[in-house]
Amino acid sequence: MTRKSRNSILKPRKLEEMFDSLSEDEAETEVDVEVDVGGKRKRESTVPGKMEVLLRIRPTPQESYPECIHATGPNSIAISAPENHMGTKNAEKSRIFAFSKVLQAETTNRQLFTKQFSQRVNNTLLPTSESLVVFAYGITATGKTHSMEGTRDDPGIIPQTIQLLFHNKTNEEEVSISMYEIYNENLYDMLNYTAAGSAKPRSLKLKEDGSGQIWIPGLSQNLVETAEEARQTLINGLGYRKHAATGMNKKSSRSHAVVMINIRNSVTKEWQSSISFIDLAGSERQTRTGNDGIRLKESVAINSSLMTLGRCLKALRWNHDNKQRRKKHVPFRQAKITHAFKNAFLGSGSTVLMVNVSASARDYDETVHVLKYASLATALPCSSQPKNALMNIEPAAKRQKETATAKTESDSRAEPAYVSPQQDESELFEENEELNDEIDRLKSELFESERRAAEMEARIREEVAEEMSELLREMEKSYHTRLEAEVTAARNAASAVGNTSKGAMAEMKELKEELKQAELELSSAKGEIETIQRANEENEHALVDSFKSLLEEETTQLKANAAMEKETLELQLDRQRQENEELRLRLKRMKEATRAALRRYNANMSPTPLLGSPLALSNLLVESEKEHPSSVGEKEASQQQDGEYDVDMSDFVIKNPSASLSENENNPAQKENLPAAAQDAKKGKKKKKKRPATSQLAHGTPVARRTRAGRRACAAIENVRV
Ligand SMILES: Nc1ncnc2c1ncn2[C@@H]1O[C@H](COP(=O)(O)OP(=O)(O)OP(=O)(O)O)[C@@H](O)[C@H]1O
Repeated sequence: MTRKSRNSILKPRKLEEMFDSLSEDEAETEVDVEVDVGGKRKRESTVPGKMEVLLRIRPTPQESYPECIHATGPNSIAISAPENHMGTKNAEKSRIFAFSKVLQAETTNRQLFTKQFSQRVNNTLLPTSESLVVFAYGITATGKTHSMEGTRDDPGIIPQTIQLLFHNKTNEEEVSISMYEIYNENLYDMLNYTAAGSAKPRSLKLKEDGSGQIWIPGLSQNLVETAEEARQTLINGLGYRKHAATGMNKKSSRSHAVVMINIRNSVTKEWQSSISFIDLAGSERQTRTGNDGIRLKESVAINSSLMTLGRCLKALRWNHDNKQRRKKHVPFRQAKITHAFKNAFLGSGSTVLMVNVSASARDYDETVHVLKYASLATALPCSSQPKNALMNIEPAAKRQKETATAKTESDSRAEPAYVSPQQDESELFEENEELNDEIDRLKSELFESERRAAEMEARIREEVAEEMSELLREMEKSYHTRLEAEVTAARNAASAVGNTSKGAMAEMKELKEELKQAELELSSAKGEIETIQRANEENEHALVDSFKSLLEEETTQLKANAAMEKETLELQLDRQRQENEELRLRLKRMKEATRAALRRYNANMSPTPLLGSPLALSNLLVESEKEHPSSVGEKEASQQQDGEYDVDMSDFVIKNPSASLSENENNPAQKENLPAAAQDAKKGKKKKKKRPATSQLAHGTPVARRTRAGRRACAAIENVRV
């Protein structure tokens, strides 16, 4: 064993790598036929030999993975690497493999049996009596057991074989059944599982003699007379087979199961043929099955025995392809299953290798390896080995020979026996074979001890991991305990605080409620205010607008009015001015007339003093009026407005007033009759423009009032006053 492979066995995880490296070696040994690979011609192994290689594709379960296998003909398939597949050379992206027959996923067990096995089963009976070996080989969960055993509705190859055998066999033939499983490289009799009086399973050994005969001493053989009896025996035996659920198969076989149906002459009791069904355990990758512990140990045993099968096929193929060269040793003895069926691989009888595959791209890597192995087997030839060399049962002849050898040994103690050259050669061959066996046994032991070391390592790892997780669990537990204590303390403290502040909390709750309510109200009030504000703003705008327009209207109106009024007033003013002017002129004329009258008077020296006589004055006024007719009232009012009416009464005083006064003063009568106005005028010298004098004038003296003219004068004066 190479250093590389030893290391691989020591570390179970490396098994996948071993598997891979082996497959890469196989890729170099492809021969014989050119097939089309991705548009290029490439040599592929498709040579049909005695060994029939059937490819059965199982139906793809409902899953998201696409299919990577499709049939390219009745005898060939193409397998394509999934997109972005790592580690696939471009040339290998799509490969074609040829087989004796490709069975599509729709093929039932009945169709499989009828087309591929019924004739071969019949051939085991008289007169052909050719032994048959059927292997079911493939990765886990691809339908090996389904093909072999089947279901009630679709029985597998084994039950159908029994049915057919019992239907076709002659009375000269009788049938027996043997069953065993190879579990973790130990052989167990499935028809007699435990040793007598013990609960422990009984392990059996394989034996091989110089003639190439291989048998299992002590393996049970149950004679069955009917098909039903055979079926029942089968069911009982298979009940012992080890199964377990893995990440890839709910009921995965953990051992290689062998069912042998042996046919012998009912009279001579000589074995004539046998049919062996070998349901191999499926190869599996630990990364996908998730196996550990016992399952991992089983995986190691399954995979290493399947690797041995691969090596055997490889060596056989090399020997077949290199006939002129020294033959390579085929390591049949390195696994119980290859050793037990060594003769089947060497071409004795009829051998069928049924390769079960899944078309799912998920299984691409494993499927490619399986196809490479299977393609090696397609070219394996048949040989002229004895037909009955496959029965793993102790042959009667061998038993006789052993008895004879024991007798010879006891005789040899008496006298030395003659040894013929042929006998010598035969003994040498047997010795040689025994040595070879010993070498193989030692190799197996080495392999076994390496496997145990690997297991031990795995166990130690497991134990360390378990210890570590125990430690972690304890740490976690103590942490939890501390945490819980702290949480409890915190809770207690919180509840103490909570009790005291319960009232406050309730109050706070109420307040919060109130606050919430107030907030709600506030928000609704805000809303209302906003609505009102908006309405107000709108109203204000409308009011302002209407007020503006009103104002503008009124302003315009007022302006117009003012302008009109101004105009009117200006007109009035003008008229007034005119009138004033006229009055002034009239007054002037009156003054002048008065002066003239006074002058005339003075000049005439009239004995009746004019001054102070209202009658005289009014006469003068009437005269003046007659001369210059006008509306006196209005003009007087206008004069009063203009302040022009304030006539200086001194104008009406005589030129020499002192003289006049003194005259009057000197004349008491006259003095007595002196009108008040004159007296006031006298006083007026002192107090000019004194109203009472004018007023008195206006009211007139009782004398003045007695005449019409006087009254008119008084009224005129009154009007002027007003
Ligand atoms: N051709 C088929 N038709 C219907 N169901 C199938 C077919 N092949 C396989 N199956 C189903 O697939 C599942 C796995 O099949 P099976 O146990 O026979 O695989 P296996 O190759 O023997 O697996 P392992 O190597 O793990 O023992 C089973 O439930 C089986 O019924």
